[in-house]
Amino acid sequence: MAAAAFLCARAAAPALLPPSRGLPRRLLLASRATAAALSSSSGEGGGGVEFQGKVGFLGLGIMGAPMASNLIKAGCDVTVWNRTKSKCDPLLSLGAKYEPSPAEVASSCDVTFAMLADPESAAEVACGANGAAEGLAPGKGYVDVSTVDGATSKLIGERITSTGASFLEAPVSGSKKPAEDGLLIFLTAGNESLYKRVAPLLDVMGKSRFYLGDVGNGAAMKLVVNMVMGSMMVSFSEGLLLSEKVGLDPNTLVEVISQGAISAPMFSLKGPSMVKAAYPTAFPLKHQQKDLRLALALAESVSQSIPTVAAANELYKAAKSLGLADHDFSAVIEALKAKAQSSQQ
Ligand SMILES: NC(=O)C1=CN([C@@H]2O[C@H](COP(=O)(O)OP(=O)(O)OC[C@H]3O[C@@H](n4cnc5c(N)ncnc54)[C@H](OP(=O)(O)O)[C@@H]3O)[C@@H](O)[C@H]2O)C=CC1
Ligand SMILES: O=CCCC(=O)O
Repeated sequence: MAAAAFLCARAAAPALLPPSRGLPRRLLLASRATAAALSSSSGEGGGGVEFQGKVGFLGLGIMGAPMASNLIKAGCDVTVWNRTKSKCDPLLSLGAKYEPSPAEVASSCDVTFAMLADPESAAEVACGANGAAEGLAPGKGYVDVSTVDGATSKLIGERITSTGASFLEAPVSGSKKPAEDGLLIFLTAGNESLYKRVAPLLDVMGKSRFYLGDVGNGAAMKLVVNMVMGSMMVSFSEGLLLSEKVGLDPNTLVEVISQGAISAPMFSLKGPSMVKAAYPTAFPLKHQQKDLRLALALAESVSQSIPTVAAANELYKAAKSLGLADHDFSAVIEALKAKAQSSQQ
Protein backbone atom coordinates (compact mmCIF):
# COMPACT_ATOMS: atom_id res chain seq x y z
CA MET A 1 0.00 0.00 0.00
CA ALA A 2 1.39 3.42 -0.91
CA ALA A 3 2.39 5.38 2.18
CA ALA A 4 0.98 8.67 0.99
CA ALA A 5 -2.43 9.32 -0.44
CA PHE A 6 -2.23 9.59 -4.22
CA LEU A 7 -4.68 12.08 -5.61
CA CYS A 8 -5.49 11.54 -9.25
CA ALA A 9 -5.92 14.97 -10.82
CA ARG A 10 -8.83 15.23 -13.19
CA ALA A 11 -6.94 17.04 -15.92
CA ALA A 12 -9.04 15.92 -18.88
CA ALA A 13 -12.22 14.79 -17.21
CA PRO A 14 -14.55 12.55 -19.17
CA ALA A 15 -18.26 13.17 -18.69
CA LEU A 16 -18.75 11.85 -15.18
CA LEU A 17 -22.27 12.17 -14.02
CA PRO A 18 -24.88 12.05 -16.75
CA PRO A 19 -28.59 12.45 -16.03
CA SER A 20 -29.33 10.20 -13.07
CA ARG A 21 -32.86 9.20 -14.08
CA GLY A 22 -33.66 5.60 -13.27
CA LEU A 23 -30.84 4.97 -10.81
CA PRO A 24 -31.69 3.59 -7.37
CA ARG A 25 -31.51 6.26 -4.68
CA ARG A 26 -28.59 4.54 -2.95
CA LEU A 27 -26.58 4.68 -6.15
CA LEU A 28 -27.56 8.26 -6.80
CA LEU A 29 -26.22 9.15 -3.37
CA ALA A 30 -23.00 7.32 -4.17
CA SER A 31 -22.67 9.26 -7.40
CA ARG A 32 -23.40 12.57 -5.74
CA ALA A 33 -20.91 11.87 -2.95
CA THR A 34 -18.29 11.26 -5.60
CA ALA A 35 -19.33 14.41 -7.40
CA ALA A 36 -18.97 16.37 -4.18
CA ALA A 37 -15.53 14.85 -3.58
CA LEU A 38 -14.59 15.77 -7.11
CA SER A 39 -15.75 19.34 -6.92
CA SER A 40 -14.30 19.91 -3.44
CA SER A 41 -10.86 18.76 -4.58
CA SER A 42 -10.99 20.43 -7.95
CA GLY A 43 -8.36 22.90 -8.92
CA GLU A 44 -8.73 25.53 -11.60
CA GLY A 45 -10.49 24.00 -14.60
CA GLY A 46 -10.58 20.46 -13.21
CA GLY A 47 -11.61 18.16 -10.40
CA GLY A 48 -9.78 15.42 -8.56
CA VAL A 49 -10.22 11.68 -8.19
CA GLU A 50 -9.58 10.65 -4.63
CA PHE A 51 -7.91 7.29 -4.68
CA GLN A 52 -5.14 6.11 -2.44
CA GLY A 53 -2.47 4.24 -4.36
CA LYS A 54 -1.24 2.93 -7.66
CA VAL A 55 -3.53 1.33 -10.23
CA GLY A 56 -2.69 -1.73 -12.36
CA PHE A 57 -4.48 -2.60 -15.60
CA LEU A 58 -4.26 -6.02 -17.30
CA GLY A 59 -5.75 -6.51 -20.76
CA LEU A 60 -5.70 -3.67 -23.26
CA GLY A 61 -8.15 -4.79 -25.92
CA ILE A 62 -11.09 -2.81 -27.32
CA MET A 63 -12.39 -2.09 -23.81
CA GLY A 64 -9.31 -2.23 -21.58
CA ALA A 65 -7.29 0.32 -23.56
CA PRO A 66 -9.79 3.21 -23.35
CA MET A 67 -10.61 2.39 -19.72
CA ALA A 68 -6.94 2.51 -18.71
CA SER A 69 -6.49 5.58 -20.85
CA ASN A 70 -9.25 7.43 -18.97
CA LEU A 71 -7.59 6.59 -15.65
CA ILE A 72 -4.28 7.98 -16.91
CA LYS A 73 -5.96 11.11 -18.29
CA ALA A 74 -7.60 11.61 -14.89
CA GLY A 75 -4.12 11.72 -13.37
CA CYS A 76 -3.92 8.23 -11.87
CA ASP A 77 -0.58 6.43 -11.53
CA VAL A 78 -1.28 3.49 -13.86
CA THR A 79 0.87 0.41 -14.64
CA VAL A 80 -0.20 -1.74 -17.59
CA TRP A 81 0.37 -5.24 -18.99
CA ASN A 82 -1.02 -6.94 -22.08
CA ARG A 83 -0.25 -10.35 -23.59
CA THR A 84 0.57 -8.65 -26.89
CA LYS A 85 3.03 -6.10 -25.60
CA SER A 86 2.71 -3.63 -28.49
CA LYS A 87 -0.82 -2.77 -27.34
CA CYS A 88 0.76 -1.16 -24.25
CA ASP A 89 2.57 1.46 -26.37
CA PRO A 90 -0.25 4.03 -26.73
CA LEU A 91 -0.81 3.85 -22.95
CA LEU A 92 2.91 4.25 -22.24
CA SER A 93 2.91 7.39 -24.42
CA LEU A 94 0.14 8.75 -22.20
CA GLY A 95 2.33 8.21 -19.12
CA ALA A 96 1.58 4.66 -17.99
CA LYS A 97 4.29 2.42 -16.56
CA TYR A 98 4.87 -1.15 -17.76
CA GLU A 99 5.53 -4.43 -15.94
CA PRO A 100 6.30 -7.67 -17.81
CA SER A 101 3.76 -9.95 -16.06
CA PRO A 102 0.39 -9.76 -14.27
CA ALA A 103 2.19 -10.81 -11.07
CA GLU A 104 4.57 -7.86 -11.29
CA VAL A 105 1.75 -5.42 -12.00
CA ALA A 106 -0.22 -6.70 -9.01
CA SER A 107 2.81 -6.59 -6.76
CA SER A 108 3.70 -3.01 -7.74
CA CYS A 109 0.13 -1.67 -7.50
CA ASP A 110 -2.46 -1.22 -4.76
CA VAL A 111 -5.44 -2.11 -6.92
CA THR A 112 -5.32 -4.05 -10.20
CA PHE A 113 -8.08 -4.14 -12.84
CA ALA A 114 -8.34 -6.96 -15.40
CA MET A 115 -10.27 -6.78 -18.69
CA LEU A 116 -9.78 -10.12 -20.43
CA ALA A 117 -11.53 -11.87 -23.30
CA ASP A 118 -13.28 -14.82 -21.64
CA PRO A 119 -13.38 -17.13 -18.61
CA GLU A 120 -10.24 -19.02 -19.68
CA SER A 121 -8.06 -15.91 -20.13
CA ALA A 122 -9.48 -14.21 -17.01
CA ALA A 123 -8.59 -17.30 -14.92
CA GLU A 124 -5.18 -17.68 -16.56
CA VAL A 125 -4.19 -14.05 -15.97
CA ALA A 126 -5.42 -14.10 -12.37
CA CYS A 127 -4.44 -17.61 -11.26
CA GLY A 128 -1.91 -19.00 -13.79
CA ALA A 129 1.88 -18.95 -13.76
CA ASN A 130 3.07 -15.36 -13.21
CA GLY A 131 -0.58 -14.51 -12.74
CA ALA A 132 -1.83 -11.59 -10.67
CA ALA A 133 -2.42 -13.72 -7.57
CA GLU A 134 1.32 -14.33 -7.29
CA GLY A 135 1.86 -10.59 -6.75
CA LEU A 136 -1.05 -9.97 -4.40
CA ALA A 137 -0.93 -9.60 -0.62
CA PRO A 138 -3.12 -8.31 2.22
CA GLY A 139 -4.19 -4.70 1.64
CA LYS A 140 -4.22 -5.03 -2.14
CA GLY A 141 -7.31 -5.32 -4.34
CA TYR A 142 -8.15 -7.12 -7.59
CA VAL A 143 -11.09 -5.99 -9.73
CA ASP A 144 -12.08 -8.23 -12.63
CA VAL A 145 -14.13 -6.31 -15.18
CA SER A 146 -14.15 -9.08 -17.82
CA THR A 147 -17.43 -10.80 -18.74
CA VAL A 148 -17.23 -14.31 -17.30
CA ASP A 149 -19.58 -16.81 -15.67
CA GLY A 150 -20.19 -16.85 -11.92
CA ALA A 151 -18.26 -20.09 -11.37
CA THR A 152 -15.12 -18.64 -12.97
CA SER A 153 -15.52 -15.42 -11.03
CA LYS A 154 -15.83 -17.38 -7.76
CA LEU A 155 -12.76 -19.44 -8.62
CA ILE A 156 -10.76 -16.28 -9.33
CA GLY A 157 -12.13 -14.65 -6.18
CA GLU A 158 -11.11 -17.62 -4.03
CA ARG A 159 -7.55 -17.60 -5.39
CA ILE A 160 -7.26 -13.83 -4.93
CA THR A 161 -8.60 -13.86 -1.38
CA SER A 162 -6.30 -16.80 -0.48
CA THR A 163 -3.44 -14.27 -0.77
CA GLY A 164 -5.12 -11.96 1.75
CA ALA A 165 -6.09 -9.47 -0.99
CA SER A 166 -9.67 -8.37 -1.68
CA PHE A 167 -11.72 -9.25 -4.75
CA LEU A 168 -14.46 -7.45 -6.65
CA GLU A 169 -16.12 -8.61 -9.87
CA ALA A 170 -17.25 -5.65 -11.93
CA PRO A 171 -18.30 -6.51 -15.50
CA VAL A 172 -19.48 -3.58 -17.57
CA SER A 173 -22.45 -2.71 -19.70
CA GLY A 174 -21.59 -0.36 -22.55
CA SER A 175 -19.30 -0.83 -25.50
CA LYS A 176 -16.25 0.79 -27.15
CA LYS A 177 -17.65 4.35 -27.34
CA PRO A 178 -18.99 4.45 -23.75
CA ALA A 179 -15.60 3.06 -22.66
CA GLU A 180 -13.88 5.92 -24.51
CA ASP A 181 -16.30 8.47 -23.09
CA GLY A 182 -16.12 7.18 -19.49
CA LEU A 183 -19.80 6.21 -19.59
CA LEU A 184 -19.77 2.52 -18.69
CA ILE A 185 -22.17 0.88 -16.23
CA PHE A 186 -20.41 -1.26 -13.60
CA LEU A 187 -22.18 -4.37 -12.26
CA THR A 188 -20.15 -5.08 -9.16
CA ALA A 189 -20.23 -7.80 -6.51
CA GLY A 190 -17.85 -9.09 -3.88
CA ASN A 191 -15.85 -7.22 -1.26
CA GLU A 192 -17.84 -4.10 -0.37
CA SER A 193 -14.90 -2.25 1.17
CA LEU A 194 -12.98 -2.69 -2.05
CA TYR A 195 -16.06 -1.49 -3.94
CA LYS A 196 -16.07 1.70 -1.88
CA ARG A 197 -12.33 2.12 -2.19
CA VAL A 198 -12.33 1.90 -6.00
CA ALA A 199 -15.59 3.85 -6.47
CA PRO A 200 -13.70 7.02 -7.54
CA LEU A 201 -11.92 4.98 -10.21
CA LEU A 202 -15.16 3.39 -11.39
CA ASP A 203 -16.59 6.88 -11.65
CA VAL A 204 -13.75 7.94 -13.95
CA MET A 205 -14.50 5.01 -16.27
CA GLY A 206 -18.26 4.86 -15.91
CA LYS A 207 -21.51 6.75 -15.48
CA SER A 208 -23.05 4.47 -12.87
CA ARG A 209 -22.30 1.51 -10.65
CA PHE A 210 -24.44 -1.16 -9.05
CA TYR A 211 -23.30 -3.14 -6.02
CA LEU A 212 -25.10 -6.50 -6.17
CA GLY A 213 -23.82 -8.46 -3.17
CA ASP A 214 -22.03 -11.80 -3.41
CA VAL A 215 -19.54 -12.73 -6.10
CA GLY A 216 -21.46 -14.24 -9.02
CA ASN A 217 -24.30 -11.72 -8.95
CA GLY A 218 -22.42 -9.19 -11.10
CA ALA A 219 -21.53 -11.91 -13.60
CA ALA A 220 -25.13 -13.16 -13.68
CA MET A 221 -26.54 -9.65 -14.19
CA LYS A 222 -24.12 -9.04 -17.05
CA LEU A 223 -25.03 -12.33 -18.75
CA VAL A 224 -28.76 -11.64 -18.47
CA VAL A 225 -28.30 -8.18 -19.99
CA ASN A 226 -26.18 -9.53 -22.83
CA MET A 227 -28.51 -12.42 -23.61
CA VAL A 228 -31.32 -9.88 -24.08
CA MET A 229 -29.02 -7.80 -26.28
CA GLY A 230 -27.94 -10.78 -28.39
CA SER A 231 -31.55 -11.82 -29.05
CA MET A 232 -32.56 -8.22 -29.82
CA MET A 233 -29.84 -8.01 -32.44
CA VAL A 234 -31.06 -11.20 -34.12
CA SER A 235 -34.65 -9.98 -34.14
CA PHE A 236 -33.54 -6.62 -35.54
CA SER A 237 -31.53 -8.40 -38.25
CA GLU A 238 -34.57 -10.47 -39.23
CA GLY A 239 -36.63 -7.27 -39.44
CA LEU A 240 -34.07 -5.53 -41.67
CA LEU A 241 -33.94 -8.48 -44.06
CA LEU A 242 -37.72 -8.97 -44.15
CA SER A 243 -38.37 -5.26 -44.75
CA GLU A 244 -36.02 -5.34 -47.72
CA LYS A 245 -37.56 -8.52 -49.10
CA VAL A 246 -41.07 -7.03 -49.10
CA GLY A 247 -39.85 -3.93 -50.90
CA LEU A 248 -39.43 -1.51 -47.99
CA ASP A 249 -36.36 0.63 -47.41
CA PRO A 250 -34.58 -0.85 -44.36
CA ASN A 251 -33.21 2.63 -43.57
CA THR A 252 -36.80 3.76 -43.09
CA LEU A 253 -37.39 0.82 -40.76
CA VAL A 254 -34.41 1.99 -38.66
CA GLU A 255 -35.92 5.48 -38.53
CA VAL A 256 -39.41 4.19 -37.63
CA ILE A 257 -38.01 1.98 -34.85
CA SER A 258 -35.98 4.88 -33.49
CA GLN A 259 -39.16 6.89 -32.88
CA GLY A 260 -41.24 4.23 -31.17
CA ALA A 261 -41.44 2.20 -27.99
CA ILE A 262 -38.79 -0.31 -29.07
CA SER A 263 -36.23 2.39 -29.82
CA ALA A 264 -32.77 1.44 -28.57
CA PRO A 265 -29.47 3.25 -29.12
CA MET A 266 -28.07 -0.03 -30.47
CA PHE A 267 -30.52 -0.06 -33.41
CA SER A 268 -29.89 3.57 -34.39
CA LEU A 269 -26.15 3.16 -33.97
CA LYS A 270 -25.67 -0.07 -35.88
CA GLY A 271 -28.69 -0.16 -38.24
CA PRO A 272 -27.32 2.20 -40.94
CA SER A 273 -24.04 0.29 -41.30
CA MET A 274 -25.82 -3.08 -41.17
CA VAL A 275 -27.89 -1.95 -44.16
CA LYS A 276 -24.58 -1.37 -45.96
CA ALA A 277 -23.25 -4.77 -44.79
CA ALA A 278 -20.49 -3.03 -42.79
CA TYR A 279 -19.65 -4.28 -39.31
CA PRO A 280 -16.89 -2.16 -37.74
CA THR A 281 -16.02 -3.95 -34.52
CA ALA A 282 -17.15 -2.44 -31.23
CA PHE A 283 -18.29 -5.67 -29.58
CA PRO A 284 -16.70 -8.70 -31.25
CA LEU A 285 -19.19 -11.35 -32.38
CA LYS A 286 -17.11 -14.09 -30.72
CA HIS A 287 -17.64 -12.39 -27.34
CA GLN A 288 -21.39 -12.07 -27.88
CA GLN A 289 -21.56 -15.79 -28.69
CA LYS A 290 -19.48 -16.54 -25.57
CA ASP A 291 -21.99 -14.56 -23.49
CA LEU A 292 -24.95 -16.45 -24.97
CA ARG A 293 -23.20 -19.74 -24.27
CA LEU A 294 -22.63 -18.67 -20.66
CA ALA A 295 -26.21 -17.35 -20.31
CA LEU A 296 -27.56 -20.68 -21.56
CA ALA A 297 -25.49 -22.49 -18.93
CA LEU A 298 -26.73 -20.07 -16.27
CA ALA A 299 -30.33 -20.74 -17.30
CA GLU A 300 -29.67 -24.49 -17.33
CA SER A 301 -28.32 -24.28 -13.77
CA VAL A 302 -31.75 -23.14 -12.56
CA SER A 303 -33.80 -25.17 -15.08
CA GLN A 304 -35.02 -22.03 -16.84
CA SER A 305 -36.01 -22.38 -20.48
CA ILE A 306 -34.66 -19.62 -22.77
CA PRO A 307 -35.53 -20.92 -26.27
CA THR A 308 -35.15 -17.56 -28.03
CA VAL A 309 -31.62 -17.22 -26.70
CA ALA A 310 -30.84 -20.80 -27.72
CA ALA A 311 -31.97 -20.04 -31.28
CA ALA A 312 -29.98 -16.78 -31.33
CA ASN A 313 -26.89 -18.62 -30.10
CA GLU A 314 -27.09 -20.99 -33.10
CA LEU A 315 -27.02 -18.01 -35.44
CA TYR A 316 -23.96 -16.48 -33.75
CA LYS A 317 -22.26 -19.88 -33.99
CA ALA A 318 -23.13 -19.99 -37.71
CA ALA A 319 -21.75 -16.46 -38.13
CA LYS A 320 -18.51 -17.55 -36.45
CA SER A 321 -18.20 -20.44 -38.86
CA LEU A 322 -18.56 -17.91 -41.72
CA GLY A 323 -15.35 -16.26 -40.46
CA LEU A 324 -17.08 -13.34 -38.72
CA ALA A 325 -15.84 -13.94 -35.15
CA ASP A 326 -13.80 -10.73 -35.01
CA HIS A 327 -16.39 -8.56 -36.74
CA ASP A 328 -18.95 -6.63 -34.73
CA PHE A 329 -21.75 -8.81 -33.37
CA SER A 330 -24.19 -7.06 -35.74
CA ALA A 331 -22.58 -9.24 -38.45
CA VAL A 332 -24.93 -11.98 -37.22
CA ILE A 333 -27.23 -10.69 -39.98
CA GLU A 334 -24.85 -12.39 -42.44
CA ALA A 335 -25.75 -15.78 -40.93
CA LEU A 336 -29.40 -15.07 -41.70
CA LYS A 337 -28.52 -14.05 -45.25
CA ALA A 338 -26.53 -17.27 -45.70
CA LYS A 339 -29.43 -19.31 -44.31
CA ALA A 340 -31.87 -17.64 -46.72
CA GLN A 341 -29.52 -18.30 -49.63
CA SER A 342 -29.04 -21.97 -48.80
CA SER A 343 -32.79 -22.53 -48.44
CA GLN A 344 -33.31 -21.05 -51.94
CA GLN A 345 -30.91 -23.57 -53.50
N1 LIG B 1 -16.20 -4.81 -26.71
C1 LIG B 1 -17.30 -4.57 -26.01
O1 LIG B 1 -18.21 -3.86 -26.47
C2 LIG B 1 -17.48 -5.13 -24.63
C3 LIG B 1 -16.77 -6.21 -24.18
N2 LIG B 1 -17.02 -6.68 -22.92
C4 LIG B 1 -16.27 -7.82 -22.39
O2 LIG B 1 -15.00 -7.32 -22.00
C5 LIG B 1 -13.99 -8.29 -22.23
C6 LIG B 1 -12.95 -7.72 -23.17
O3 LIG B 1 -13.60 -7.36 -24.36
P1 LIG B 1 -12.84 -6.60 -25.55
O4 LIG B 1 -11.92 -5.60 -25.02
O5 LIG B 1 -13.90 -6.20 -26.50
O6 LIG B 1 -12.03 -7.82 -26.17
P2 LIG B 1 -10.71 -7.86 -27.03
O7 LIG B 1 -10.82 -9.14 -27.76
O8 LIG B 1 -10.52 -6.61 -27.79
O9 LIG B 1 -9.56 -7.94 -25.92
C7 LIG B 1 -9.35 -9.11 -25.19
C8 LIG B 1 -8.18 -8.94 -24.25
O10 LIG B 1 -7.93 -10.19 -23.62
C9 LIG B 1 -6.58 -10.56 -23.84
N3 LIG B 1 -6.43 -12.00 -23.89
C10 LIG B 1 -7.14 -12.89 -24.63
N4 LIG B 1 -6.73 -14.15 -24.36
C11 LIG B 1 -5.73 -14.06 -23.48
C12 LIG B 1 -4.91 -15.01 -22.81
N5 LIG B 1 -5.05 -16.33 -23.02
N6 LIG B 1 -3.99 -14.56 -21.93
C13 LIG B 1 -3.86 -13.24 -21.71
N7 LIG B 1 -4.59 -12.28 -22.29
C14 LIG B 1 -5.53 -12.69 -23.16
C15 LIG B 1 -6.22 -9.91 -25.16
O11 LIG B 1 -4.81 -9.84 -25.28
P3 LIG B 1 -4.14 -9.69 -26.74
O12 LIG B 1 -4.16 -8.24 -27.04
O13 LIG B 1 -2.76 -10.24 -26.54
O14 LIG B 1 -4.95 -10.51 -27.69
C16 LIG B 1 -6.88 -8.55 -24.96
O15 LIG B 1 -6.14 -7.74 -24.11
C17 LIG B 1 -14.72 -9.53 -22.76
O16 LIG B 1 -15.00 -10.36 -21.68
C18 LIG B 1 -16.00 -8.95 -23.34
O17 LIG B 1 -17.04 -9.90 -23.36
C19 LIG B 1 -17.88 -6.07 -22.05
C20 LIG B 1 -18.59 -4.98 -22.45
C21 LIG B 1 -18.49 -4.45 -23.80
O1 LIG C 1 -20.69 -6.89 -23.47
C1 LIG C 1 -20.90 -6.01 -24.33
C2 LIG C 1 -21.97 -5.06 -24.15
C3 LIG C 1 -22.07 -4.06 -25.25
C4 LIG C 1 -23.04 -3.00 -24.83
O2 LIG C 1 -23.53 -2.97 -23.69
O3 LIG C 1 -23.32 -2.14 -25.71
